[in-house]
Amino acid sequence: MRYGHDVANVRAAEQATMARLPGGLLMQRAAAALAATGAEALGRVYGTRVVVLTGSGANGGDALFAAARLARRGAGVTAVLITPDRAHREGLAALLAAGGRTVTAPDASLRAVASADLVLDGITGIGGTGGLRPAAESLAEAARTSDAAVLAVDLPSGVDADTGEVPGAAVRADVTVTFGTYKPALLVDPAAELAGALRLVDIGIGPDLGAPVLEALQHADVAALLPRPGGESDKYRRGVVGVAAGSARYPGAAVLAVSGALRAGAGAVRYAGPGGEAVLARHPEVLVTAGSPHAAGRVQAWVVGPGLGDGADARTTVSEALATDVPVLVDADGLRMLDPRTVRARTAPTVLTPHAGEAAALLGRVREDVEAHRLDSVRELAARFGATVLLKGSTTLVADPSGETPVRVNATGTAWLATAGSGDVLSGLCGSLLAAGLAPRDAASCAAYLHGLAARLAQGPLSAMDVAEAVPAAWRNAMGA
Ligand SMILES: NC(=O)C1=CN([C@@H]2O[C@H](COP(=O)(O)OP(=O)(O)OC[C@H]3O[C@@H](n4cnc5c(N)ncnc54)[C@H](O)[C@@H]3O)[C@@H](O)[C@H]2O)[C@@H](O)CC1
Ligand SMILES: [K+]
Repeated sequence: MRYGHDVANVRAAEQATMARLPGGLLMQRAAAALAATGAEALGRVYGTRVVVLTGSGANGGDALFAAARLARRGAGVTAVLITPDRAHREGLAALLAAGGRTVTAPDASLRAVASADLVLDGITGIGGTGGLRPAAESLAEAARTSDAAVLAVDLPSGVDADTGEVPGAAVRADVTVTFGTYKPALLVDPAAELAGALRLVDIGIGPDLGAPVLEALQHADVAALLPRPGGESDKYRRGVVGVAAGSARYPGAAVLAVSGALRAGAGAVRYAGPGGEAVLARHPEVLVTAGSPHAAGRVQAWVVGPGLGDGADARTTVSEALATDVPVLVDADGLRMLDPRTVRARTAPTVLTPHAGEAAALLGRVREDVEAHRLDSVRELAARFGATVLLKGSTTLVADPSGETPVRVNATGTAWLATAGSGDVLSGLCGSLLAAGLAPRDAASCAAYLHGLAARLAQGPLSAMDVAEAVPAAWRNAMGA
């Protein structure tokens, strides 16, 4: 598991660790790791040009000490002092002693950045608030357009560490070296997208860290959570999932949701709705009924919503599914028919899987607002509906209604998943895992993981059916088989 901790937690852990260690040791550990990563990016250190963007806090201190190490190995280092009278005193002294120089004039600073081989971004770390100030903004832009590798210290400056929001201008890094633990901004978009490759460095604060606010599953976590059929398995033990999706107008959604469900290990899939013929043509193993969920027979979880349209039948379908006492996943058209009171009153779990546009409609906001505040949006939706919410996107998030468990963030996604019908496959996948008995948060986060991994394994331009077909390979890959 990859964990993300908020700033308050990181600061408390740093204080507790520092109290046991000689002064300055944490910063030296951070600087050593930064210098090593910088040297790796440069290939050969001697004779290269390194520029340090230096803010007024300890983030700038890390960067200056790292730059001093590179200067001692023969790099020509220039520190751009954004607030010259407030630069980290000891860090600056170390750099000057190692032969580095400083610039403060805006023109000279921009020229230095433009001709650099490596830029160390030490403007702000976890102490940054409110996006970059104008002086720093032009430096960040110069770093972006130069040929230099950009190495962010702890976080790309300008992002909000706790939320992953990007309130104004920010640095775009090729690599971010972060200390002690991941910060939410490194895992959640839009900030995560600015961080480049991530490198986590152990500086010794681990034992003092409290509970994480974020978790990202890794292969081993998914392997431990996915169900494995045993000798005693029959179809009900493996889970029977009901799919109420598709309509005369959108039969394809039924086929795709069923495809996802079949490939996530369901013991059987029952389909209820007008798309039975299309489903059977592709998947003869499915038990179909033309009626509503009531008529479908026993299931252990329902997937309802994809391609239902918005007619009266669709409403009946959604309310019948919600009236059952098994887990229900609501997606797509089904999300437009949700009443928070009905969902909150359910005794079995409910999982909602909106994309940003659907989440915005549920929250009464605009899409851009949800995209800018993803963490906040997913938490608010989960609380409002008393449901587990999977907010789709480049960094998919899963939040539980209690608000007490860390939000799960999925890192396997790829831009190729932004293709029609891929969400229907995800619904089916997640429904199958719910039917198998996984807790809603585990089902949703494992489904997102497999879905993203399947798209990666399928490689390149792909259709939603390609994603479904690659799920067994993703499953084997996650299981290490
Ligand atoms: N406390 C410690 O022991 C350690 C701290 N570390 C580093 O220290 C950082 C945190 O240091 P600080 O708490 O000093 O905070 P930062 O260095 O992140 O930034 C705070 C400073 O930047 C200014 N500032 C805030 N927002 C700004 C903006 N948008 N534009 C320009 N300036 C802005 C503030 O006035 C303040 O002086 C971490 O991110 C990490 O890099 C590491 O050295 C590890 C050890
Ligand atoms: K930084």
